[in-house]
Amino acid sequence: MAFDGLMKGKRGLIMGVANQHSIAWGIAQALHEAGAELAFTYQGDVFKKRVVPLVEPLNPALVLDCDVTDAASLDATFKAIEEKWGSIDFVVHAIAFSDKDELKGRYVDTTPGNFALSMNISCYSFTAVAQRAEKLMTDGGSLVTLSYYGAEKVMPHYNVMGVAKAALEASVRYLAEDLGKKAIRVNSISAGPIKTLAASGVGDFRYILKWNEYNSPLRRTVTTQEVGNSALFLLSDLGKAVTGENLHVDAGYHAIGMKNPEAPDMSIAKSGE
Ligand SMILES: NC(=O)c1ccc[n+]([C@@H]2O[C@H](COP(=O)([O-])OP(=O)(O)OC[C@H]3O[C@@H](n4cnc5c(N)ncnc54)[C@H](O)[C@@H]3O)[C@@H](O)[C@H]2O)c1
Repeated sequence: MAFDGLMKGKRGLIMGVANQHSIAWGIAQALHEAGAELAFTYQGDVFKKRVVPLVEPLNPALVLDCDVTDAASLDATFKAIEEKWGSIDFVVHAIAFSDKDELKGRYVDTTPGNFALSMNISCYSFTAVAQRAEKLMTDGGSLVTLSYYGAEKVMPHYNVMGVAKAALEASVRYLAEDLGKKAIRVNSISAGPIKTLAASGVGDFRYILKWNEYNSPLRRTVTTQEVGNSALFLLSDLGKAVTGENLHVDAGYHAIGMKNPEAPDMSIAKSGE
């Protein structure tokens, strides 16, 4: 699907590409095809090796190391963007983390250390990014982050990440109010489950994928390209009147209240059918 020229003249930062399976990569491809000029951040040397060659064909203006737990690293990222472009039109925040050991079992057993870490990386970092982006969005702008339905309803194993995503979705609304006066829009995409590096940390993830495939109205899961096209809507002028929104890109799963009677038994799905 091509939206030639939709993003022509727009420049933005993509945070959160780890590899070709990343949701941020699907978003980057959609933006590139629509004519946007892109900068990227990756998390440390481990990801550098994979991310730098991956993004190369999109002719990135900058590819920077940025750890969102480090304020100096965030400052350096936005300083480099200011020096390169002077201003910025959009930022994509596709970053989350929690200790794998706490993405199984009971939420009630969450430790204070991992609660704080998960909240910092998966929620606060979006506000930290917005603080810095605001200064460079001199002609308005659009910020998009990624959430999941586990923010709204209990999902197996999602635990502290569900709490962090609920806080993230609330921050989207507060940021939308604060920044709206400057024509800066702030939205989240609640994506259906997709097999990525981050998702592999969630217990029984294959089962979650199958459940969504059997029970979503479209009877399938979603792709990173489809999330990318929805992000394109929010980041472009097509979404100019949309802010404070949580857009579900989940094949309709959020609209469903009960198992599809025709869906196979869960134990069959769990064994990998
Ligand atoms: N995959 C899914 O099923 C799904 C569904 C809904 C929402 N999401 C969300 O989408 C976003 C992207 O995840 P993904 O599934 O594409 O997985 P991914 O593993 O490809 O991306 C996660 C990214 O977070 C980055 N990250 C983690 N800690 C960081 C830190 N301290 N500093 C900088 N970067 C850091 C990683 O480097 C990685 O690039 C996340 O917010 C995730 O919660 C994923």
